[in-house]
Amino acid sequence: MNNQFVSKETLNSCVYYKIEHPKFAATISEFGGQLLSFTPKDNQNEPQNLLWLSESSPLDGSKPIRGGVPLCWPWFGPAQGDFVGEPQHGYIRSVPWSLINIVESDTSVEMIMQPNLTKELSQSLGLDVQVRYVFADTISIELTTTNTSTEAKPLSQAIHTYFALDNVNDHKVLGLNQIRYLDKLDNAAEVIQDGDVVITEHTDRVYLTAQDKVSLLNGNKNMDILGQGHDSIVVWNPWQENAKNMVDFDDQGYTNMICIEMANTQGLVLQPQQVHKLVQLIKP
Ligand SMILES: O=P(O)(O)OC[C@H]1O[C@@H](O)[C@H](O)[C@@H](O)[C@@H]1O
Repeated sequence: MNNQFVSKETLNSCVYYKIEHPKFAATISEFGGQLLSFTPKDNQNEPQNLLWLSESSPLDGSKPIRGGVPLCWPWFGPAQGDFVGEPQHGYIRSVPWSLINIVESDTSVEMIMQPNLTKELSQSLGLDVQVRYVFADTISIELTTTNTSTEAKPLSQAIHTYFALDNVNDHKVLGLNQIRYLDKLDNAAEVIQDGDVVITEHTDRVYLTAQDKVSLLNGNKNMDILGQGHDSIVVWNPWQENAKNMVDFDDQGYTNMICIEMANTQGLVLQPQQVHKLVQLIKP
């Protein structure tokens, strides 16, 4: 590779892109096309990775990577209908990705990647996908889906970001007050959020909102999380017991993370040739 800021590296059978820019550092795993870390360098604050990555997650392609930003596509959660039995959260977090393009500048790095799905699978899905990352003093993640078939196709998906928290006992998600959510831990019962979201136990909720912003208060640091092209915002933390039961989730990891995911869970359908963009923009 002949780029100023991006290099391809291998560490213990994990192939990844290392981005070292004067203004930020980031890593993207080739497996899953998955952003693993992003650290702004702003001279004022101690550099801090904004993303959580489980230390006990294998990074060798043997299973999806637990942390960073998994991309869930073309469904979110368990497979449904014709696809029952296929992997939870779809295919693309479990295959290697190809790098299609890089554009570097003094202020940003843009990378476009595509999952290496077999021709048969792509044809049977009738959908095509690529991701466009733009790193600057913000992170933009844009997942673009095209219906390449001649039939309408259902699509569900998520940008499943694991945000790093200094301490789960000192955080708040702002902007979801009075929003209706489905509680996945109570048979998808509908509940109205009362006040800010503060996680104190196992939490798995699908907020039914296409609003374009929530904020994460992590101690005294505020981060805005903006979205486009979604119909839901998912909030997840497995808490102590479930973290322990997942071999790839550090036992204490639940004290330092929260997933806030821009998602489509409510029956999005793409018409033939229709192009859909799901975007998450993270502004520390
Ligand atoms: O263990 P996985 O497949 O990565 O999923 C993690 C979690 O992802 C969340 O987005 C889902 O709402 C949860 O139900 C799920 O448990």
